[in-house]
Amino acid sequence: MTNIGFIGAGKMASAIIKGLNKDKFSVHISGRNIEETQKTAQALGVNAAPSHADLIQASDIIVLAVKPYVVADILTEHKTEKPIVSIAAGITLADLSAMTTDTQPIVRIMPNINATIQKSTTGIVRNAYVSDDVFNTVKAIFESVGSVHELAEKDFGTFTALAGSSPAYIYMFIDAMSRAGVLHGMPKDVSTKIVAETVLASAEMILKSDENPWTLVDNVSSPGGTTVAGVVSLEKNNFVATVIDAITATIEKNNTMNK
Ligand SMILES: NC(=O)C1=CN([C@@H]2O[C@H](COP(=O)(O)OP(=O)(O)OC[C@H]3O[C@@H](n4cnc5c(N)ncnc54)[C@H](O)[C@@H]3O)[C@@H](O)[C@H]2O)C=CC1
Ligand SMILES: O=C(O)[C@@H]1CCC=N1
Repeated sequence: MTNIGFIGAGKMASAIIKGLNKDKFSVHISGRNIEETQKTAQALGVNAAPSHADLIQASDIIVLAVKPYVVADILTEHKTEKPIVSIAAGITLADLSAMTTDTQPIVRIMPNINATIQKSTTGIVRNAYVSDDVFNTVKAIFESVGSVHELAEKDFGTFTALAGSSPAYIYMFIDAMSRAGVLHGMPKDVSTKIVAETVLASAEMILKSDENPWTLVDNVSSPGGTTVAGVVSLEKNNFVATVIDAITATIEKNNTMNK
């Protein structure tokens, strides 16, 4: 049984812990406040550690699941030779090394909120001090809440935009579509369900067919029909450039998070 300790038990840690196979992993959490941590531990069916030091002592692998600005404080105060996993946006392996030691085993992860339903799309990269065994265990943790993509660290910012943050943009798109349904007389809950089902199936089409997305757009667009009128309207309003700008803004923010 591998002992996994989560420092910080908020939205992401809770989502990941819910999906973890408790027959394979014994989970410990520590937070800012012991009463809160005990309540969360009880709700998740895991162990509450009285302090970060106790958690580090009890764990084989330590996952930092706190906001990025808290990471440095924790790593400065608590030294360990055990492998550290960070899910914090914008904090690089080099940043984490600078906060620990030159030889600290460190894995950098970017999951997404879909871990809540075991459908995270997760990025992973390790430094030179992480053994294959530890790397495979960390991969297994995140494979239990979705798919895992091994990446070069230079691509982490892009991955953060395309997978880590993008659920928010996709929710915005779904909400905008369903609001249009409301404008045209449909109840919000009905139109949201219709749009969400259509987004889900359209994404499945892209994954299952060999076609590129623009060919699929053409397949829906009948000559002189309804779809092409909407496609032209989206383009008049800079849909593609607007989306690309949002992804670029996300990457730029990622690159300056720890500066
Ligand atoms: N929310 C998301 O969709 C994603 C978040 N992330 C990353 O995950 C990390 C956590 O984010 P969330 O779970 O969304 O935030 P959250 O705010 O839900 O959770 C953070 C937790 O850390 C606790 N905390 C604060 N200071 C602490 C300390 N000194 N010691 C121990 N615990 C402390 C807070 O009480 C809270 O429970 C962030 O670094 C973020 O960049 C990564 C991918 C997706
Ligand atoms: O907004 C953030 O910084 C985090 C990282 C990816 C999703 N949420």
